[in-house]
Amino acid sequence: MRCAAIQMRSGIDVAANITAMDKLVRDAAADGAQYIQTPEMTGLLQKDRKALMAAIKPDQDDFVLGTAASLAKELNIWLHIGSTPILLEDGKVANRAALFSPQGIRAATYDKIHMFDVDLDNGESWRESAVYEPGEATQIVQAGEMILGLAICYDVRFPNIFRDQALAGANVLTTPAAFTRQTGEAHWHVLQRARAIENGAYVIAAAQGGTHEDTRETYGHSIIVDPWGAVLAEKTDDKPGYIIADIDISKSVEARKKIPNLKNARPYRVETQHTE
Ligand SMILES: O=C(O)CNC(=O)[C@H](CS)NC(=O)CCC(=O)C(=O)O
Repeated sequence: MRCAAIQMRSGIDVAANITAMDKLVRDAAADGAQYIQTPEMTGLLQKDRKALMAAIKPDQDDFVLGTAASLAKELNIWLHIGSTPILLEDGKVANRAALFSPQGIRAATYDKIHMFDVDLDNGESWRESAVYEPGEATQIVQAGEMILGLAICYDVRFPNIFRDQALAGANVLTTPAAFTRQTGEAHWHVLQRARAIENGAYVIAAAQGGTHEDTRETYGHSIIVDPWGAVLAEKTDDKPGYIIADIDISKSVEARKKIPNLKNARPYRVETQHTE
């Protein structure tokens, strides 16, 4: 199955972001992609809370999700919105991913579980939990021959989610992202490849990249990793575009046969040693 990841530089104007997404999705579909993933916060990258709240809509009225449903149907593809901000009933916001089938039907919805509440040593300070309501369930879903595990960005640092998805049957893990430039340079490739290797699964990660209208800088480097940890495709910069690769699910079966660590896992205790 041909799979693509769209790299974007989403700004503060939802309509402009949708136009950018639409073009790149059409380009990747014309290149044969049957599954296309967009990055975290496809529809809006807006640091200013007031402006964010003024621009977002409830799920059923959201323009990105509406556009994605009709694009998926028109192009006959699986379209995975890596995430977009969605207004919830209590006035909070979900960092929400959604998968649409080639019939334009919503196949899965996932709200990011882990909030990026982090102070970086370059002075950047992030408090995702001040605005966003975390999700409480991880999701896996069949898409053609693939069984996708859904996750978002900072979730990639919590390996148990992916282990649980793999044990539940997932063979393609997804980590759409808006990684900071600083943490991306230090950790991005290792994290994505480690999740693939330790679970014998593909990893597809569409990324935001570059300097955005809201002034933040993201790392880019959208990537597709195979179940043996090899990088099948990588956007080696932070510019908008797409990457594409052929995914063969039997490679996941093969990797898990070579290294059966999912089967070899054992329960254990943690014992703390006290030395005088
Ligand atoms: O807040 C928004 O507008 C959109 N959300 C994000 O950009 C999120 C939360 S602030 N970013 C990350 O999770 C970066 C993780 C990361 O960079 C790392 O784990 O190193």
